[in-house]
Amino acid sequence: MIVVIDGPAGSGKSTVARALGRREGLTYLDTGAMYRCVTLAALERGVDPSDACALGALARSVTIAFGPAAEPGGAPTVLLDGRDVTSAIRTAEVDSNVSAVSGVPAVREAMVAQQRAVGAAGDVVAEGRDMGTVVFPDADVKVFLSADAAARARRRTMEREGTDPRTPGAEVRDLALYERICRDILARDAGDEAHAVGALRCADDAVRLDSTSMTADEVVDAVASLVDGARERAAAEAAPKDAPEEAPKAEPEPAPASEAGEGAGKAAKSAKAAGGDAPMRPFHNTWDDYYDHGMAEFPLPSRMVYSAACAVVYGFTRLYWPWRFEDAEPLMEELERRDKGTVVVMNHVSMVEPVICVVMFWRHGLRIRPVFKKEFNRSDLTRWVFTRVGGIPVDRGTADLKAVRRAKRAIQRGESVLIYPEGTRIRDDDGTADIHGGFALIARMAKTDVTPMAVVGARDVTPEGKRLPRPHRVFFKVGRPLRFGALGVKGRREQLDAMERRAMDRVWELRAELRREHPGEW
Ligand SMILES: Nc1ncnc2c1ncn2[C@@H]1O[C@H](COP(=O)(O)OP(=O)(O)OP(=O)(O)O)[C@@H](O)[C@H]1O
Ligand SMILES: Nc1ccn([C@H]2C[C@H](O)[C@@H](COP(=O)(O)O)O2)c(=O)n1
Repeated sequence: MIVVIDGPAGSGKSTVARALGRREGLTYLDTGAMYRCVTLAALERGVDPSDACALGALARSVTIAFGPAAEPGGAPTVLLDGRDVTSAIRTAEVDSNVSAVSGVPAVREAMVAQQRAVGAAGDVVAEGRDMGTVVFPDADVKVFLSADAAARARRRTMEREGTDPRTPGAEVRDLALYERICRDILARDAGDEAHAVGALRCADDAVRLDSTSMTADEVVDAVASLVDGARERAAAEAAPKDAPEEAPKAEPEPAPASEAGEGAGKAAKSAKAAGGDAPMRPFHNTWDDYYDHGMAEFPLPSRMVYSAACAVVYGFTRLYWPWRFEDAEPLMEELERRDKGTVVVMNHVSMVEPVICVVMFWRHGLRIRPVFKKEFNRSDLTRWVFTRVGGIPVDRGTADLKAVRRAKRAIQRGESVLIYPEGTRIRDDDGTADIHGGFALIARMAKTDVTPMAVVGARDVTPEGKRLPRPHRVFFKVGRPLRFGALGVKGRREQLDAMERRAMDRVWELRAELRREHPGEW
């Protein structure tokens, strides 16, 4: 696996590449440090920066190596001819000469050869300017990371001042330093873009990420999802073409529940025989057909009803239960980009929040399928509604493998699933609910992540003893998706347990944050 991250100075390449390397077990290659080493050697040995021939010879003669970081999570130690130059290559003097030195074609030729030698060993995350365009044009994942110059200068200034840019209200103290860094960054961008070879440029097939208003963790998460996607594509290509998706398991099959007589029963059997692949008919489908097919494959009349209903419900709920999702945009953007859905888990306080979740996803052109207890299917009316909104019934209290597999396939088609691990609506905080951990199994089987979400404000919409819901403000908060790879646990069972705990802890933390932000809302 070769992952490359290119981008201008200070956009966060090293920070993200280092964290990704740790998380995904990839060797981190800082190619900027290599050009800095050649620049330092030239300055120390008095080589004329305009003498391309001498610089080329110098680049071929030096030995550059990387050692372990001095502190956990820090930058690797950089060795120039065996000497530790980790700090010496980061001085202002090196900063102002490195762009010119790295523009010399003979210097680049020598460095590119060494970089490809590192890549040949595989499993590398390399960052620089020309990783995706020149050094590793066939990389599995290519990212072009940018941020506006003011944000980059602000981050670099705070780094020099020892301020954590994540601290609320943190600002640069030394404006003169900020302005100098800003000028240097802009000059370096211009120099790097003007190189005759290996210029700073976004590869045509790279994914562009603008980190101006993203935290470093969010960028790492976004790149990690691209890595997940690349791994899955590689696994799919390596698998024999006609291998079954998974070994068939003995599973008692209930008689097909027909909603339209015998014709529908036949359709159900044909769809089942093809593992849900046989197309749905415009009418006369079975309930199972809806559970087994992607929502995009639902018959046109159903899709039209769905869209019309979502539009009406959207308008109504915005007025009656003015709702707001906090921090939802990064998730929506990520889901719009990737081809796999996520497992959303949240606390359950009323029937209002699943409805709002469905319409919020719909507004983003996405689909989320609520997993609901099969007791709702006792009424044909609710059953009809639940099938049309993509609901997946689950037999609680049993290991309902059929529901797990349906949810897994939905996620693999790009739909998300909405699960309430508390199983039932929780009307007060005193009663402790048993957590149904099936969500972690679904996420693991679908090789996806779990997104924690919390809601407050909806608990009181239908007070105990009242039939009609009353208006109320409703607030949602969306957490970052949690990945199995980041749990730091090995072993299937251990991973499932850790994911259940981590996801639910996060749901409750998000709920506590919402309650703090909106006092009095439950
Ligand atoms: N998304 C982010 N939000 C806030 N600060 C960030 C973000 N990404 C990186 N930083 C901070 O910005 C500074 C510059 O990041 P980093 O050194 O990773 O950039 P770079 O692209 O590798 O720069 P260069 O090309 O100059 O080596 C660091 O202090 C880092 O902690
Ligand atoms: N692949 C690369 C990496 C770096 N450079 C140049 C451009 C920069 O000005 C300089 C230092 O890089 P940084 O440490 O800031 O990432 O090296 C390049 O031309 N090609």
